Amino acid sequence: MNNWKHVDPAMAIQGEEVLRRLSDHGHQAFFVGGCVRDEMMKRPVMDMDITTSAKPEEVMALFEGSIPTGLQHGTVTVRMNGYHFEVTTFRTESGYEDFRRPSEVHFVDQVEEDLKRRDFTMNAIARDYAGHIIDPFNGVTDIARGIVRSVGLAEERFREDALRMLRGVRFASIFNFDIDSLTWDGLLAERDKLSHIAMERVRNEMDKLLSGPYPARGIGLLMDSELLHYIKAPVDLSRLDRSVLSLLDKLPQTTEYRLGLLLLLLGANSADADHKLRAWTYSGKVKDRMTRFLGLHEEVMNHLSKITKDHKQGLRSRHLREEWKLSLLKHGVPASEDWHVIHRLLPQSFYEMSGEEYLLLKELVEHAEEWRNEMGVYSLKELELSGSDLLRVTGRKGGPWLGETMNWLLRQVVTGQLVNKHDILLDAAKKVISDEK
Ligand SMILES: Nc1ccn([C@@H]2O[C@H](COP(=O)(O)OP(=O)(O)OP(=O)(O)O)[C@@H](O)[C@H]2O)c(=O)n1
Repeated sequence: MNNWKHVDPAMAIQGEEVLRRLSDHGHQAFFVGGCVRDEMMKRPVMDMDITTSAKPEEVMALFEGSIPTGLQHGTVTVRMNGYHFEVTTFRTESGYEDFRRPSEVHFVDQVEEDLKRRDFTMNAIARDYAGHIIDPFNGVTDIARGIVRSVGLAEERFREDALRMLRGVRFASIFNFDIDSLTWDGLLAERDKLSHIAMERVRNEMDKLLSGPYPARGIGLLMDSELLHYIKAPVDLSRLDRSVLSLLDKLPQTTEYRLGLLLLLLGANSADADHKLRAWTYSGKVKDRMTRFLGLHEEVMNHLSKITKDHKQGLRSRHLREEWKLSLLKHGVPASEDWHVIHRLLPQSFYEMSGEEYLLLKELVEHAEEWRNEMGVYSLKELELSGSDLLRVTGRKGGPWLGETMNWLLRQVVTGQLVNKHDILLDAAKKVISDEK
């Protein structure tokens, strides 16, 4: 059949082969969930989930090499010519004592029963091999109207898995949908249950929201609902200025830029960013990048105020340029890129600074890239003189003097006082060493 338009055609062929084999053996089988929703919305489909009347052991028997991913919940991962499909037996769920997962799962014979346990109407649509749609909760209409609506009673769906509240906000954000009013009321009534949800799952939703096309909408909904008060590492969004939220949508679509701006808007600082981001289960890489970005931001702000205080108009640009380059050595090029992309967008009202400082900031934003490129070298490794060269030529023993001298040379090269040539660096190094003696 392969009438999927937003799926890798080879994956669709293999997925349909799974459906065909199941139905040849007397089972019902459908595509379901995100793939059906995204195809309808003309969005790229990344994976295809399948729901079937076949029991997990029947699925395992039909597909050689399949993996029993979550047998107790009825899920088997079927491998088909290099593609993987999660195949789950029609089921109902009950006993959600922990607001996270069902304690009991019952396999059922009707796909409609299975669709009933799903979170939102747009995710409760099944599609068969021929492309026919089964849509008992009018998900197709809700998609067309742009509405996030829970299947049945919102309170029940959210008590079954409290993460669904954040999923609802995430869907409203990335699709720019409205949340149906009863679903919203249910969310407000059950929001405290979010405290039972692991931060990894919360962060995963936040990352998807932040890297989508309309993060400002999502953050606005989080502010309205106060959902983040109830997570394990609570965040107070009440201080956020809604008028600058729209800037989030203007940044390139990556979690890091948006997170960086959000941290700035929340008044975060480099000293406690690591600790806070750890509580959010962010990776070492993200923590490091955000801490450096905030560190650079703080340093630049200090420089602006110092330069306007200490230097006359005509000398300010030169100092600004030097300080920028030295800051880059400390915080790294990626931090400078983050800083530049974000500060290019921020309006004057964001900054609490004098007009003079703001003029200097504008100048930095204008020249940030040019000055960065001018540096030529960004680390000790790139100097034409190494620490071991220096030890050998001077015949001295290693010690703090070596690092100090090498870093001094790097600063001299970066600020244009010395040319990065072996002999020039060596002469300059010998001179400072003998001056210090
Ligand atoms: N808390 C959840 C998570 C998932 N589902 C159901 O399981 C399907 C598959 O879930 P998942 O793959 O996590 O999400 P998708 O809806 O496919 O969307 P995305 O991949 O964007 O998260 C969903 O469509 C929905 O029908 C649910 O009812 N409740």
